[in-house]
Formats: sequence, C-alpha cells, structure tokens
Amino acid sequence: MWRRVASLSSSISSSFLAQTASRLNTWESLTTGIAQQAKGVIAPKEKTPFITFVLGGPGSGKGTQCIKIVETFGFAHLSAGDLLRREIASKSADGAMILNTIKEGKIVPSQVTVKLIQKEMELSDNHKFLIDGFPRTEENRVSFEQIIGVEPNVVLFFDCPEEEMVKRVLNRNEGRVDDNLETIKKRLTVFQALSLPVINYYSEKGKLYTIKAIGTEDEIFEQVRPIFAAFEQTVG
Ligand SMILES: Nc1ncnc2c1ncn2[C@@H]1O[C@H](COP(=O)(O)OP(=O)(O)O)[C@@H](O)[C@H]1O
Ligand SMILES: Nc1ccn([C@H]2C[C@H](O)[C@@H](COP(=O)(O)OP(=O)(O)O)O2)c(=O)n1
Ligand SMILES: [Mg+2]
Repeated sequence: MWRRVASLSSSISSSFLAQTASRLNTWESLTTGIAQQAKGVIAPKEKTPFITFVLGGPGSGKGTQCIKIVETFGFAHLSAGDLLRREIASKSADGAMILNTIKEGKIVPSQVTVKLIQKEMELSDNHKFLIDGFPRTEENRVSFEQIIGVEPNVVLFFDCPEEEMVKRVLNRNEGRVDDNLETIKKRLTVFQALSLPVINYYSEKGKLYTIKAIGTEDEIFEQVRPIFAAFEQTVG
C-alpha cells in the first residue's frame, strides 16, 4: 500500500512536512523512493509500477478483456467508468454532476476522475494496473501525467466497428443509464473527436497495441495474451 508514513522526523517542522507532503504525489514517492524515505516522508512500494491504459470505443470489449487479463496476468483492474458510477451510487458531492455528464455521453472533468484513480492506486497492494476507459481525452491524459506523474508502459486499443459496438451496448443489460441509442450516438461522436487523438498520441510514442476487437471473447484474448506474456519477465 502506498501510504504516507505517520512517524516523521521530529527535527523537521510539521508545517514544512505538510507543504512537502502536499507537493509530492504518489508517483514521486515511488520513483524517488530512496530520497523520500531518507526524509521520512513517504513509504515507497517495493516494485516499479507497470501501467496499462485500456482504450476503445463504448462496447468495444475493454471491460470483458480486462477480466481475462486480471485472471491470467494478475493485474489490478481500475475501471474509470466503474469508479464514477460508484461516486454516483455513494451520493457524493460530485454524484449529480457525474450522472448528468454520463447520461449526456460527455466526459467528466479530469480532476475528478484522476483523483478517484489515484486513490485506488494508493490503496492497492498491486504494482500492475489496468486503467480501463482512461484517458478518454487529451485533458484526461495530461491531467494524469500532472497529478500521478508518470506515463503508461503499454496502451491497448480495442478497435471495433461502430455497428458492432452499438449492438453490444444495446444488449449489455447492466441497467446503465447510458446504454441507450441516443447516448451511444453521442458517445461515438465524443470518441471520434476526443479519444482518437489520445490513441494517435500513443501510437506516435510507440506504446500502442491495436487489437482487432471482433470475434469471440477468447479469440480476442489470443491477441492480447502475447502482449503481456512478453512483459511478464520484466514486470514480475
Ligand atoms: N467479443 C465479443 N463478442 C460479443 N459480445 C461481446 C464481446 N466482448 C464483450 N461483449 C459484450 O459486449 C458488451 C460490451 O462489452 P464491455 O466489455 O462492457 O465493453 P466496454 O467496456 O468496452 O464498453 C457486454 O455485454 C459484453 O458481454
Ligand atoms: N475517463 C473517463 C471514463 C468514463 N467517463 C464517463 C463517460 C463515459 O461515457 C462513462 C462510462 O464509461 P465506461 O468506461 O464505463 O464506458 P464503456 O465501458 O466504454 O461503455 O463514464 C468519463 O467521463 N471519463
Ligand atoms: Mg467498460
């Protein structure tokens, strides 16, 4: 668990420590672990984190394939959509705004989503993360880099024809407020306009793995498996 250490050096004033701790984000605590540990501010995790962003249009099969990756490769699955739906269900201060945004097929302000992801990462004992449905915009991407302070190791893109995505979403049957034709049409427009640039960004960085997301779930997973198998030795 990435947590701030309670016992702090008495030789350093508490206001200085409070300022320092607030400036340090979780990732810095990890990547500069030794330096921070010497200051006694933050406890680092033992292993270097491995981050996978899982991208694709609505209904492209991201969540379905994430379950298989978790089972086979032991990642922690953080679904941005699930975290936002949990906020709605918990009737938090942002709940109503999030609900309206999702119904409209729009994207929740990045600050809100990144904070939820950050909290989950801090609470996790795992060092391998699948971040599903994020980043969906350039603003999401930049906000993650600024707040968490790292870039992904791998970006998966589930490339699926629109017709198939619409069919799947309308058959999803999970009682979601956004699984209707009106919202899905808006979501597809948002995907084209705001999410494709993020996918192109990672393609140019050489981090993108494109999966042809048609066929059975098992057939699709056979395209996913070798990507993670190749990293298994180094990731642990
Ligand atoms: N390869 C597939 N073929 C047909 N249906 C699928 C396939 N993969 C997932 N589904 C179904 O399509 C719907 C959307 O899948 P989901 O994993 O929720 O996609 P996403 O998270 O990308 O929106 C779900 O009902 C799921 O069971
Ligand atoms: N990064 C994100 C992820 C999801 N959301 C909101 C807007 C999305 O339409 C909904 C649902 O996202 P989710 O990833 O669960 O959707 P799909 O699994 O792709 O159908 O949540 C967001 O605002 N920002
Ligand atoms: Mg999903």
